[in-house]
Amino acid sequence: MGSSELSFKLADHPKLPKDKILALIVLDGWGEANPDKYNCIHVAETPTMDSLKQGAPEKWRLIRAHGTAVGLPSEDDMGNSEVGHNALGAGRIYAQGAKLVDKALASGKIFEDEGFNYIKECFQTNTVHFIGLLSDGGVHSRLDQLQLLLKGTVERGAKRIRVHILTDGRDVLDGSSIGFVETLENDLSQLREKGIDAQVASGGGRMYVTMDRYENDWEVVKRGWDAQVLGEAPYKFRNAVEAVKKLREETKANDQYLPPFVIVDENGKAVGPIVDGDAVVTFNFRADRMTMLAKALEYEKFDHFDRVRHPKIRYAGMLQYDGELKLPSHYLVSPPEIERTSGEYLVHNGVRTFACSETVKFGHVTFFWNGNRSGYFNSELEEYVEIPSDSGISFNEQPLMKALEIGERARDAILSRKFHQIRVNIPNGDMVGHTGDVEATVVACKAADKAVKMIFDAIEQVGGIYVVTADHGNAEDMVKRDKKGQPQLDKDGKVQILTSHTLQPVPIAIGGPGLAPGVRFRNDVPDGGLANVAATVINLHGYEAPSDYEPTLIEVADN
Ligand SMILES: O=C(O)[C@H](O)COP(=O)(O)O
Ligand SMILES: [Mn+2]
Ligand SMILES: [Mn+2]
Repeated sequence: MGSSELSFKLADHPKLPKDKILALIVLDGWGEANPDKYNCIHVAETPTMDSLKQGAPEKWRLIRAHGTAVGLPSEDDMGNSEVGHNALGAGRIYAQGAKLVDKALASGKIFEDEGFNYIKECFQTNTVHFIGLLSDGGVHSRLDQLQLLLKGTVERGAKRIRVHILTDGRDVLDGSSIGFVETLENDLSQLREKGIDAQVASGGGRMYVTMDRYENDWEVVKRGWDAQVLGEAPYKFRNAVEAVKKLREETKANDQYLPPFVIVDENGKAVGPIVDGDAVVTFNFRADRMTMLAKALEYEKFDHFDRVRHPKIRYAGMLQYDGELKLPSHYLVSPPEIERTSGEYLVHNGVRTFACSETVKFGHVTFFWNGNRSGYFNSELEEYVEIPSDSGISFNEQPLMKALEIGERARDAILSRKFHQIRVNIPNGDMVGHTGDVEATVVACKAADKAVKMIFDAIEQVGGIYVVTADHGNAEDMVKRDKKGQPQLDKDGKVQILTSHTLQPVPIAIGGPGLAPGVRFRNDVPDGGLANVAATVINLHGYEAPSDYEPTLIEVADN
């Protein structure tokens, strides 16, 4: 046995057997909330998930999935897939991107490190471009961080600044983009008063422009590239507030799907294409939806679309988005160093794993799960299956998504008896929840429940175990609420639909014929969160969890 096997060797669990087949199901965006008509999980027919509640408190309970429980700056931060799957897979709570950037900005260290010094070289002679999601959602980026970054950049000599905005409406209310753009425009005009040539240069809605993920649809990135780099877009405006207002009115698109636009000068010329010698910062801290653009900006060899021009720039990410690919090679803040994840322990102990989701969530159960690491730990013991997602649609048009296909692949993997752990992410509650379409989200929840049933049936056949949980809330509450919990109305008296995640806890349930007698949830981990799941699962595979993992949620009662 090599030294790495030795250090990863887990002690046998004193009471739980090995070699059981365990299905680990993550329902994306499936929180627990009061039943009412905006709780799509409650409204939907979800007999399988409903029946699990009867097992409370020994086989069903709630766990925390937001704020400090997943390494975010405050309890006002809703959970998200990145931090949720990181915590689920790593079994410990790491300070996440949002928090690391806050710290680096507060101490000023961000301006002293390698990444900033690298881009600073261009400040005297060239333009500094900032590209990213403009909102205070705190999932991919935060406006206040951009503001501090702009301030620090100007203080350190930048003369010409261009901001390429991506409007949100997904982690924040739809329609809120106008306010964020106004704030930014105001900041930029103050810079102009100080003699800095600072302007918004281009924009577009995040889901239609730039922020695709896991290579689902390169057209999305191309639309952004054309506007940001080439200065070409179907819509041209003199300022960004007007752009967002007019495009919302005229095209009826919501903030998430605004078409690409460029800002032009009095001669109709784009004010901020990216050219040789410029600096570029992508100010999102979260990786999944920046990686594709990072590749387009950084890679010499690139064939996903015709870039027309590949400018020689100094490019830095807010964080390094992929540690394996070292992408991008320059970055302003070091990402969390998540190591010794449960997946890595399990392969070193011979546990065979099958992981599956559809494209839009595939990286969640693999890359995020494994601590933002691409690829296999051990390709002989692991198999990862990606089911292609539909592209070019908003998922309220296809609320079933690939739930049943994921269920089928998981079922087949279970029945093959080739794997000990079958891990899936079922995306419907989250992806359809983000569209704000309540009816479609109800259909989505029903489909997710069916997929769970399909997996349970297979577990039943092989005498296995299941663990069902979620990464954060979304579909269980589709309306913005006032402090009393009542739906909030907009100025026209309409309820304000919530497209974002929530602050709600998520359920976790254990069961199946293979669950050893006496296994039940402990009652001495009342604040348990997503990070407690890894130790729980390791126990159910028949091992003691590493001692620095968050405590297991289960105990084995003597019968
Ligand atoms: O990227 C997204 O789709 C949303 O901002 C967050 O959703 P996720 O955290 O569930 O991916
Ligand atoms: Mn999620
Ligand atoms: Mn989501």
